[in-house]
Amino acid sequence: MVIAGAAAAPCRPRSARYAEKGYPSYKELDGRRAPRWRNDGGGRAKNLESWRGRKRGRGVSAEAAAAAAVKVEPAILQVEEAVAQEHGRKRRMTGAAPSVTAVGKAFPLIEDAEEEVASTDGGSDKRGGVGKCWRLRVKETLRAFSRNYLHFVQEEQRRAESVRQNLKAFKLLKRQIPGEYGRTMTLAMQHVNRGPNGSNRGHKPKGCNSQANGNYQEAKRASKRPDLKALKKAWIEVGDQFYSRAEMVALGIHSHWLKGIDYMGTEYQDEKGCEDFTFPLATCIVLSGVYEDDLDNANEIIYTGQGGNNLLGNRQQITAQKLLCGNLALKLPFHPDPVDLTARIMVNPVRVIRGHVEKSSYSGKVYTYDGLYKVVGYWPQKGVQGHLVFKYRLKRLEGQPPLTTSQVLFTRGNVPMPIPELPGLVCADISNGQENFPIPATNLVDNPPVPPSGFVYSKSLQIPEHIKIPIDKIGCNCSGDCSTSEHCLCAKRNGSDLPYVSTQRKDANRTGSKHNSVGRLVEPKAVIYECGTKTSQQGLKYRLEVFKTEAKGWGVRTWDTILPGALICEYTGVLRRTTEVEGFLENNYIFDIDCLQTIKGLDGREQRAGSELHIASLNSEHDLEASQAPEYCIDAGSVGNIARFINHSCQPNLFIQCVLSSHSDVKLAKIMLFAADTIPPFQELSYDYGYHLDSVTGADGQIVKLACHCGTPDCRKRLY
Ligand SMILES: C[S@@+](CC[C@H](N)C(=O)[O-])C[C@H]1O[C@@H](n2cnc3c(N)ncnc32)[C@H](O)[C@@H]1O
Repeated sequence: MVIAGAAAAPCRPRSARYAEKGYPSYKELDGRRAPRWRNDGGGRAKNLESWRGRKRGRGVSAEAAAAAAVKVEPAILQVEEAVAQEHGRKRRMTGAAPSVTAVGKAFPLIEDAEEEVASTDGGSDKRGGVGKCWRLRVKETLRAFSRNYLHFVQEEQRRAESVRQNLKAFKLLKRQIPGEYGRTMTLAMQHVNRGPNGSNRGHKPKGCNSQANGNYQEAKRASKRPDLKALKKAWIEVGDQFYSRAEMVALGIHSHWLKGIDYMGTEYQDEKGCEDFTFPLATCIVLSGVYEDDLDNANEIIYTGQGGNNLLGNRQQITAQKLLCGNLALKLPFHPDPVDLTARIMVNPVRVIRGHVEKSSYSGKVYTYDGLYKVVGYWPQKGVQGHLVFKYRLKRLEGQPPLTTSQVLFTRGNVPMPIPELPGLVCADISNGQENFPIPATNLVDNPPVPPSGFVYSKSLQIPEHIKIPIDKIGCNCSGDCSTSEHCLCAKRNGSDLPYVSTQRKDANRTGSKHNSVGRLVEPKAVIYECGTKTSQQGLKYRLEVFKTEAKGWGVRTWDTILPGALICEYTGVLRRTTEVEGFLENNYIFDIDCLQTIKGLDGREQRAGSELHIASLNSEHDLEASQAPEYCIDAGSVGNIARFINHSCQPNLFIQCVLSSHSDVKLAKIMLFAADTIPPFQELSYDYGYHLDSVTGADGQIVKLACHCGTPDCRKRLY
């Protein structure tokens, strides 16, 4: 389709693009020629190394970050201690207590929050050399969690499927061979369905119950892992969302799987920095509408203590609550120590998390952090069911950002809006019916609003006649879902990982409700093998919108919650030899296919996770020495799909993956975009373009610079 106002010819001259309102004007910055998107844009990259460096993964892997965090933790604490002393006030418990558990449990008071945020601005190195703000580390912890979580889901699905197959075979046999032999077979099948230690794995697939269990076990294990422990000092902001209790456990925001009140036990009493507090000390509560006695008036809450509730059944109160553990912890802050009335008791606020039903979340719920509340009253009373319950009145502390829970509901409740009613609609479907969903374009920035133009939408890669794609079918021969096959060739070649196999899951609590497909690839690999034509060619799985941003031109946002590991789309355009595009000075949409460099870890890039798995096999299959520089690129300047509109971010939520499908030539691999995180509705999609700073030179040989407007706390301030 040719977008209204678009020419089928190559894209508009850069000067015209930059004349658009709000577009970053390179000329305004330093008057030099604008660079091309590719590193040799607007001229050549300064050296071969940087020329190769387009779109390389620059982020540090979760493991590396975790390892770094473990190493520097004492330094982090020392720095925080010093800062606090400098400010002439008591250090908050979190940093002062050297215990990692304390780090995870406690949280900063509001005034500390400002200090923390200020110290993390721009990725400064005030964290003992980590060089990352806490929020980025929280993100990385969640990625590590997702990776493990999805492994469990996948394993459980395989196990459940094999039980299903066994049962099917057994039923068939039983029908064919009744009597004594059938009974023997029954016993044999029971054996098959038992776990290795004889535990009864059940005759019916456990489905999500087991997933939930796997999730919990993993979270429990994860929170005990030293690397995650160090990251447990999560920094959260009002409005942050989590997609399961397990995510909050992994981050140390709330360390209970089911209970509402998280608290620090009496073992913390003697820890440094804890002297002014009374233990047990409540740190966080979750409100998820489970207790019929709860009353939630946003800024004021009447919270019911924990215990005595039939949480897994009808959710009614069935016995009296006891003033122990969390209930005691929540009561203590406003009661002076009865033994030593002179003791100073610091009143500690608690974090409040509200849970809401959310179909698109893998747990069926989304949890929103609503800020700090203080317990202002406590009393025991008879609950709705006539049993003793403890009541707590909590008031939201002033001076915090406004509550977002209602906005969250609003956002989710209003997606999708009928496309014709979208504010600023300039095109109802830029794909002109090629994609599974229409992709509307909206423009609330320009006056008059203009649609994206200068390109023809193409869902698939265009291959010119002079480029021959080898056809040596390498995919698997699995019939049906590869995730259930033990012999999937693609999985074997991917180091037991299945590339973005889609599977439907059922939520145990909402019988029969189908959830979004679960992607499998949660971190980039050097290259992955696609399972036949079953995956990438299925088209878009999420509703996306192209929208005009204030400072980055067009961008892409999602209307649906996207789960980590989900395939977003392929980067399409016209396949070209890199030598062909040397003269294209006004093209921001050229993507080098640089898997070889990725595999070999050149340019000082991190070697992508899993690379070592492939190098051996790829060395034998491909002549890695044959080419150092990318030989081919994808030019989406005049022809392309939704991927051409996805902007760069220094803290992206997508990653790039080279994929081999119908052949094994890595120089001609497909370029796919996958979700790195859970991406909530209306969040902009982004990936790291991976430019090296000062790597782009203009035609005059001068270094050209482009300001980055991604707006993330760790922004490098320049794209290149
Ligand atoms: C592949 S295009 C992305 C889509 C583009 N925004 C558009 O309007 O079509 C790449 C160009 O978008 C702009 N861009 C992408 N990310 C940016 C960022 N973080 N800051 C500033 N400009 C950005 C730059 O001009 C870059 O050369």
